[in-house]
Amino acid sequence: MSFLEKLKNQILIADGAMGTLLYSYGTDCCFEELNLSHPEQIQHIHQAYINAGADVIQTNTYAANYLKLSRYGLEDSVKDINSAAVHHAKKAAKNRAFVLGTIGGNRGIKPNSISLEEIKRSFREQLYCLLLEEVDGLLLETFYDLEELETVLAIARKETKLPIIAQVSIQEPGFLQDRTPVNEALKRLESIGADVVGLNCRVGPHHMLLTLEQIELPKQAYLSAYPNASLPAYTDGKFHYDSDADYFRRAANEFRKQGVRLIGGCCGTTPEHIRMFATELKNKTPIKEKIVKFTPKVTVVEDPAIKREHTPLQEIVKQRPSVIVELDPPRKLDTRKFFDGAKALKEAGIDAITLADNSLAQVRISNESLGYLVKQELGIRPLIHISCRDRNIIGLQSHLMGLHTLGMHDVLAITGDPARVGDFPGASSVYDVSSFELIQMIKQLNAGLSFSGKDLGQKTAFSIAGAFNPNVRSMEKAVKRLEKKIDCGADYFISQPVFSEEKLLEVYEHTKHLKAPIYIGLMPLTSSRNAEFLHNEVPGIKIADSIRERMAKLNDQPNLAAHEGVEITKSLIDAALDLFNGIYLITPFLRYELTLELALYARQRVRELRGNSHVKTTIY
Ligand SMILES: Cc1cc2nc3c(=O)[nH]c(=O)nc-3n(C[C@H](O)[C@H](O)[C@H](O)COP(=O)(O)OP(=O)(O)OC[C@H]3O[C@@H](n4cnc5c(N)ncnc54)[C@H](O)[C@@H]3O)c2cc1C
Ligand code: MET
Ligand SMILES: [Zn+2]
Repeated sequence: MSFLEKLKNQILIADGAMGTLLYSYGTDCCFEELNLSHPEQIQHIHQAYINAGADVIQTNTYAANYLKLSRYGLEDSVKDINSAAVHHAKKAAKNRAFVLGTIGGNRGIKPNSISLEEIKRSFREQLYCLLLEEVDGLLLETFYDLEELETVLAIARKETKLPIIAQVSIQEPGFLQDRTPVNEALKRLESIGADVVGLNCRVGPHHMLLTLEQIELPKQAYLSAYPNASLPAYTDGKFHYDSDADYFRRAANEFRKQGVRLIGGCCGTTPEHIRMFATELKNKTPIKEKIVKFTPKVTVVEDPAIKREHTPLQEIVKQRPSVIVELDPPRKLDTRKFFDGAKALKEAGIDAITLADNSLAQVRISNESLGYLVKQELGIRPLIHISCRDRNIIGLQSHLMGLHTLGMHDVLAITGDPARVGDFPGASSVYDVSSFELIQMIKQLNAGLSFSGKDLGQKTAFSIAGAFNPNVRSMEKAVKRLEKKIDCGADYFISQPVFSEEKLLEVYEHTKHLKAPIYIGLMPLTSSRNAEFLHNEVPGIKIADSIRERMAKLNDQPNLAAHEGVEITKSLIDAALDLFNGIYLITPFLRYELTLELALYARQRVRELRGNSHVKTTIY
């Protein structure tokens, strides 16, 4: 009888994990390569699952595509590895078990991390290898991304009449990470032609059953479930699963009640777990009817208590001139000068103070703490820079949720200067994500969803700035990055300082088509040495020769040099206000008296220009 004929009237037992079992034996390399170098070990595992009662086993080919094998330099071995894997599974099965050719998903939590074109190429190659070896069916498993699974399933369905099992993985009971209800996802997979649809990996029996309660019995297809043993534990530098196989025995009947007909195990499961499923369910008749729990509606609400206090900066700057000032958290613990500066700048009428996130990878007091204090104590709008360097995805999201809770809604999303440039050159730069993905993450929080698609119950209200470095060889490339940041969700941009009128004009010409406004960066130079350091040593900063010459002339007179720096910036403000509404003043070395003078100057100039009537509104 064929695999699908059997499933018509009975529950079939599938095998359990391959990867985590190999890992538990001390193997920590490319598991699929073992098909070539350690065939006896793979056959032994297949054998153990069959002895435990598995009617169906899967080839050791979960990651045997060129995208994943390339991590080990094995991208040219796709055919050899897949052929060997089918050979081992068949040898162990000896026609006592069906052999499914396994193909795993590629996309993880990051949206569109691998293009569909690349995925299709890689999938086709592996698919043909498995079909050539005459497997009994295909197991498409561990797909977090429905778009990816729908795409490869359609290809497989076109290429073969063999049974296809299509399985998604969930982050949260009931939903995929793009918030598609699992019930709907499985219906879509069935309509593309999957013979069996279901779930595997990521969660254990508890969360898988919670999800299955929301899933209707498919009309044509059958239902499958391959739960993990438990959550992994980490001890003495190794992951392991503590789950007691008897827990699976007790859970087995619950799976049957939910209509599961093909039941196996995923990460952390062993032949013992499969033996328990087999003891309880082997050859049992499947249920034919079930009552489905209603899929809960997404309950995202906007909490009226956490509404934004301010109009978003991108809206302000589209309507009128606006000045924001970077005043960085101190590098030492004395904060008096910082607060004096913040107070003075507020009185000058600026729209926000921006606080860097350990810029140049130098340690400073946390910008979140000082941002909160200036907001609470001085009534200033803080704009918090967030770099991807110091926090992983978990830390970034928790930081953002904290900012939301504290009522700080203005952020600048940056990749961040690498640790190598700063105080601790040996420190790790995390970079789980780049500024593009950070912007996407924040946008998703604004929709009430976590980065992994979990319902947050509330929407955040972040206004998202992206960084713009115009001091690069190719302005076209820099502007392409801005366009990409807009596609990711950036609302406006803040630039590195610009030090010539020509550059201001160049930036204007290259960016005037963008729908997101720009705060153009201006920074007063404090001395010739400061100018030379910035020009020659700081990434992203270039100063016109004429300006460096002006500063060089006052090399021995610090007060006059600082005054000259302010005068240069004033003339740049004049030029900038003709082209941009947004001015971003950067305070050097906490010398706020310099940016204060410039902020007051900018306000004065706006008033004069308004008198001349070509400034759009009169608020500032
Ligand atoms: C307004 C502003 C505020 C900043 N605040 C901070 C801060 O608080 N903390 C901090 O650590 N850093 C800060 N930086 C520095 C910033 O992290 C780096 O300048 C970064 O290289 C550029 O911005 P990003 O992080 O968004 O990089 P992205 O645009 O994400 O670029 C990432 C990588 O690509 C490179 N790259 C960017 N543009 C180009 C191009 N045109 N051609 C080739 N390669 C390119 C970059 O060098 C970088 O390695 C700030 C920069 C700006 C403009
Ligand atoms: N079925 C594969 C294995 O057990 C993949 C598990 S999900 C990462 O190794
Ligand atoms: Zn798994």
